[in-house]
Amino acid sequence: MRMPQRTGGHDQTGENSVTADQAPDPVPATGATALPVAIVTGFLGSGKTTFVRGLLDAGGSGRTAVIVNELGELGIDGALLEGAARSVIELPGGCMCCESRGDVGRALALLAERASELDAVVVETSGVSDPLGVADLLAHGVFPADLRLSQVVTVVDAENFDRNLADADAAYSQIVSADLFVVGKSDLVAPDVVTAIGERLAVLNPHAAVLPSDGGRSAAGLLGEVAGVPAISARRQAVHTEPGYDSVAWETNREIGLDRLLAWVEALPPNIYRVKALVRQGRTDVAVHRVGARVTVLASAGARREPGDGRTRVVAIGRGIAAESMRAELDAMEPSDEETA
Ligand SMILES: Nc1nc2c(ncn2[C@@H]2O[C@H](COP(=O)(O)OP(=O)(O)OP(=O)(O)O)[C@@H](O)[C@H]2O)c(=O)[nH]1
Repeated sequence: MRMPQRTGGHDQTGENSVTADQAPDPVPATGATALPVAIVTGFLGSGKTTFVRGLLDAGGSGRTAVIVNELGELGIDGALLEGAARSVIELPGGCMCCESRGDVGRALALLAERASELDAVVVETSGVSDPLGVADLLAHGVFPADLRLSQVVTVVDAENFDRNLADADAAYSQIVSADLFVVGKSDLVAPDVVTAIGERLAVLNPHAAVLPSDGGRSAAGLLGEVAGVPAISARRQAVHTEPGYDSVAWETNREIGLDRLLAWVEALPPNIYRVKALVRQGRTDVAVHRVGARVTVLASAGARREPGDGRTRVVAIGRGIAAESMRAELDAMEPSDEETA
């Protein structure tokens, strides 16, 4: 089945960018009753959703709501967080620091009305968002009595740290905006690489502490606390200067072969930096990820369903995507009527 391609990628007009003059004032630490909002950011595929899932599982109160923003037109991360949060609001189809900024404002307003049911809100940005855009909503007092920015947690990808910084301004913005760092995928690199990343982070943003890789336990304890030195409020510079990322979203209600999809994902050219898919296999979903050259397959934590229920969703993100041929290749994986009969 065909889905429209999301075009345009990141905002390049500068219309929504924050410049020195427009940058927010230091984030006010409003009353203790205000609902803390933590922003979790990090480049495409760095491990944000994995970290948020760990943080929710470690927090255990069931009183955290999550807003999750994805560049792709079809939401996938919400399904991966299923069951762990009090509620999950998905904002697919655009970046929350530009195209989807109004949506995140509305989602935050909705949660502010339910503040008595919640201890904290986690906002997971898309991989190419500048977290300043979201912090700006809070810092400019849109919901001053109800919500306050607590922490900006930036997940950096240990395996792709240099590549991401070299390739994308967003990766740099996310680092200099952090109050806390999590070094994701440290298990995939040598210990001296993790040490070197820590040293680079300390130079790029000396305000922020590096959290231990303990599956979100340390971060869960910090969710409600307002960062001592909000690095985000110290930053004064323009954002959105990089070329856009495009995404293609495709879905089907037919069961496609996992091996065939995996072979396709592995053969994609390097300009397709990120792929995520939820692939229906019988009564369960299998999550397929590609970040750079690495492909992983995980059983989804989502609910089991009736056979035939649920759709397979595939999102690919990159630069200069050949959308039509990509869709044709995915269409060709759908079994025919005779095969499904
Ligand atoms: N080995 C290892 N894999 C990880 C770790 N964190 C994340 N991953 C894997 O990295 C891939 C991407 O993880 P996600 O948590 O979906 O990344 P994300 O930042 O939410 O991705 P986007 O929302 O697309 O930007 C998945 O295959 C994860 O299993 C980690 O600490 N170690």
